[in-house]
Amino acid sequence: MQLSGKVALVTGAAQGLGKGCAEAILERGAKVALLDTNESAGQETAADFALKYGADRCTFILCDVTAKDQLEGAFQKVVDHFGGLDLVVNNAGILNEVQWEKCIDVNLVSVVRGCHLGLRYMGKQNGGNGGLIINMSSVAGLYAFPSPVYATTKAGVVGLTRSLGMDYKLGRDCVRVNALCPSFTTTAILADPEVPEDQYQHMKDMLERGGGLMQIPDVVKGLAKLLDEDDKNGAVLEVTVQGMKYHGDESGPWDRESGTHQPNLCIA
Ligand SMILES: NC(=O)C1=CN([C@@H]2O[C@H](COP(=O)(O)OP(=O)(O)OC[C@H]3O[C@@H](n4cnc5c(N)ncnc54)[C@H](O)[C@@H]3O)[C@@H](O)[C@H]2O)C=CC1
Ligand SMILES: CC/C=C\CC(=O)/C=C/C=C\C=C\C=C\[C@@H](O)[C@@H](O)C/C=C\CCC(=O)O
Repeated sequence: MQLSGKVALVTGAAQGLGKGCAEAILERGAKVALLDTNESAGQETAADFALKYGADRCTFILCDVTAKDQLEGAFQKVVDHFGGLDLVVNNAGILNEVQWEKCIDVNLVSVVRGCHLGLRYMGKQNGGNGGLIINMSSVAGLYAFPSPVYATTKAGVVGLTRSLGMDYKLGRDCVRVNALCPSFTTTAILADPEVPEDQYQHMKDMLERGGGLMQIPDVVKGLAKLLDEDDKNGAVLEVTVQGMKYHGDESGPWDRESGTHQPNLCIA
């Protein structure tokens, strides 16, 4: 996707992977709205980006993605502020097995809502210009992971992405939907997962056996791949210390020849 002059919205963009994705999108020439509940970090990030990329190319919007009205309001603000919308990165996420309903709300319900809003504002059937949605899942959505609710939310994001990417509307919306599934990456989420002790110990073991930590730029390379590959729709990109690969292109029982992914019928 050519991003020069385009408009992006990134949730959970005050820090971590969301911030890294937002900066990569700015580097490619787009304008970016950073949504987050962390107002001080969000404002600081927006101020840094404004210095580097221009004050007219970045804005911070205080938004709790689990609050339906706030998320809807934020999408409207982005369109009002920048005059359109071309790219949505549904990135905000937490790991909290204790407040597990909140984990589902942040990691899955809000991503469903973010996809619906992306289709509402970018879908050609609704007067938009088409676009791209990238959902932040995790390797935990592909393989067993010792925090079951977190893993469920991330597997849900994979299913949502694949199914929206089937393009069952036959390309009329011209909005592609893809997912990124990183492994353990050094961000604040690692420092403070709210999980029982046995889950934490198991995670440490997995981290060691999986080859250790990635850094934010490693995951941003995955985002760049999804931005570059305009033929991908419903694709799920696994990003680990071992490298990147598309995951699970098997077709299922209904169409063993061609796979479930539809060709991208309409490149925005
Ligand atoms: N760091 C890792 O090892 C991995 C992270 N992920 C996923 O990447 C995404 C980003 O996480 P990280 O950057 O690692 O963590 P992080 O904790 O550094 O960043 C998460 C951001 O989301 C924001 N946020 C949390 N709840 C929110 C809400 N209700 N509304 C708006 N913003 C909210 C936080 O304020 C924070 O700025 C998450 O979806 C996470 O599950 C996926 C795989 C691996
Ligand atoms: C296979 C699962 C892939 C990704 C995991 C994921 O999506 C989210 C994980 C969130 C929290 C994990 C916490 C794990 C903590 C322990 O393993 C610690 O040993 C972490 C170690 C170092 C962190 C220090 C740092 O931030 O540099």
